[in-house]
Parts: sequence; structure tokens; C-alpha cells
Amino acid sequence: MSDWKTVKEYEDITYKKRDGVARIAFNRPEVRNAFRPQTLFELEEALIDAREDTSIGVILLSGEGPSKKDGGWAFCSGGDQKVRGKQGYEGVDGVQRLNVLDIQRIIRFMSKVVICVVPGWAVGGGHSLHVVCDLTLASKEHGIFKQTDADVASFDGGFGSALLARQVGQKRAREIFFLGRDYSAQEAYEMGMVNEVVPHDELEETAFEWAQEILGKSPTAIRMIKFALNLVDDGMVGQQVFSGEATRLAYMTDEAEEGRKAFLEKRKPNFKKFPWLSL
Ligand SMILES: CC(C)(COP(=O)(O)OP(=O)(O)OC[C@H]1O[C@@H](n2cnc3c(N)ncnc32)[C@H](O)[C@@H]1OP(=O)(O)O)[C@@H](O)C(=O)NCCC(=O)NCCSC(=O)c1cc(O)c2ccccc2c1O
Repeated sequence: MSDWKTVKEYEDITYKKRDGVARIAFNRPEVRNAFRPQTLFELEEALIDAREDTSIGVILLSGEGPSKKDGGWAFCSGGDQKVRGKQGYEGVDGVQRLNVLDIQRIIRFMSKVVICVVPGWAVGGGHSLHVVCDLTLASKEHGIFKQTDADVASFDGGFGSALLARQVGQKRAREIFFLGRDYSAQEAYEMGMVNEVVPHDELEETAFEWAQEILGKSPTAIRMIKFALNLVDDGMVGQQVFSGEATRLAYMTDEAEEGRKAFLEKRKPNFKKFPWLSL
């Protein structure tokens, strides 16, 4: 096994790779890893790099820490309220955005497994990010899950709430949003939104081990299952993403090769030798 290698230095995130695994982490621990537009642009670039790298099969999404100010740990505390304007979170270009939604879509629709590694607070828009990841591992000692959207007059009416209800049930999802209470990693596990509660010191290594276990599986089977599980909730976009993978598989057949060759050779395709399969 090799060591983590930094892919690129960023201001608001860290980005490393090791043995088929990419690790991307929020790096603003003094504000509990709250995100501003710049954070999300950096995150988008790193996620797309990991998605396009065919040597990478699993992405760990986490938060650096602890805070030098008070020792607190966080995955992410959502949008940075200091830069929130009337139409979204304001960047250095003066434009106000809700570009965390881009990040949610990249995670949801990418053909690789994204594991959320929660070393501390997962709050507001950070809570929604954990919900949209494929799996969540949380620190036994410091992991806390909290949905503060209604405290700050915000709401994630998409994956952050609807998918949450799929994970924990309607009544629990409403409780999480309506009351905005703190839930320990163990409580989040019992509700069905965390896969494993791990001693804090072992969290990173456990996440890496889960990633290695997944990397031992068939990449095709993993992405077909991810997209099939998404399909039921994602409407025509889910159908598009799943069907894209079916098209890819079809392209790999001799039948598809005959279609392609016939076009290039300016002749009629001969599909006679390919059977009309039964059920
Ligand atoms: C996360 C906390 C529960 C942690 O509490 P704790 O007591 O441990 O720590 P402090 O409160 O003292 O915080 C330390 C330090 O960090 C600063 N900070 C923490 N969170 C944020 C934040 N989100 N923005 C800015 N700054 C933050 C805090 O001010 C302290 O700094 P000092 O200088 O005072 O030391 C608790 O901090 C907390 O509740 N934080 C706020 C959580 C929150 O409400 N987040 C926003 C929810 S809305 C959202 O995220 C969101 C974003 C989107 O882009 C959306 C897009 C589309 C739809 C919905 C969206 C959405 O809901």
C-alpha cells in the first residue's frame, strides 16, 4: 500500500489519492467546515477529477480538523452564513449562488462510490451532503448530525429531505427537519442514515478499508447497482443515467460493432447472426 499523495493544493479543501481511492475534505475547521462558493468550486473540480480518473473507484468525502481555535471537529456545517446574501451565498465575484446543489448532483450521478466520512458535526447543507453520499461512516465520539435549515430560514427540499425520508422514514425525517435536534452517531446509525459508527482514531483507516473492499468488486456491477438504486427516486434523469450505462454495455457487444463497422464501410448492417433473445 502506498501513502496518500496530494493531487493539488487548494485554499478551502484538501485533495489526495491513494491506491484507487480519492480523499477530498473540507478544510475550514475554524468555521466547522462551512462552505462558501469558492469551497464548492474547488470541491467540484476535485470531484470531477476523481470521477474522470479511471484508476479511482471510491471517493472519501470528509472534513479536516480539529479546529485550532477550540479543538472542535466537523464534517461540514453547511453554507457560510457570513457570506449569505438575499439570493444565495456570495462569492468574490459578487455573484450569489446555491452551488452546493451542483455538488449533490455530481455525487448522486457519478459512476463511483462516494463515502461520507464524518469526524464531527454534519449540519444544515453539510447534513444534506452526507444524505446524498452512497455510504456514511461516523466518529463514535465526535459525530453529530443536525438539520438547522429551519433555524436559519433555509430548506433543502430535494435530496437533503426527500432522500433522507427514504433512509430514516417520513416521521423521522420530519422530526430531524422540524426540531433541528442533535443526534449522536449511534442515534443516526439506529435511524438508518449511518452505515457504521467507528472510534474516532480509527475512522480514516476504516473508511480506507471499506473503500478497498469495494475496489475488490466488479466496477460494472457496482455502478449498475448504484444507478439502479437511484433510479426509483430520480425520475427521467435516473432513467437517463441508468440507461447510459446500459448503452455502454451494449457498445461492448459484437452486435454494436457490426452496426458501427457497417456505417463506416458504407454497407447495410448484417444483424442476422444475432439472436432475438427470450426472457
Ligand atoms: C455547527 C454548529 C452546530 C457547531 O456548534 P459549536 O457550538 O460546536 O460551534 P460554534 O457555533 O461556536 O462554531 C464555531 C465557529 O464556527 C462558526 N460557524 C459554524 N457554522 C458556521 C456556518 N454555517 N457559517 C458560518 N460560520 C459558522 C461559528 O460562527 C463560530 O465562529 P466564531 O468566530 O464565533 O468562533 C453551529 O456552529 C451551527 O449551528 N452552525 C450553523 C449551521 C447552519 O445553520 N448552517 C447553515 C444551514 S443552511 C445551508 O447550509 C444550506 C446551504 C445551501 O447552499 C443550500 C442550497 C439550497 C437549498 C438549501 C441550502 C441550505 O440549507
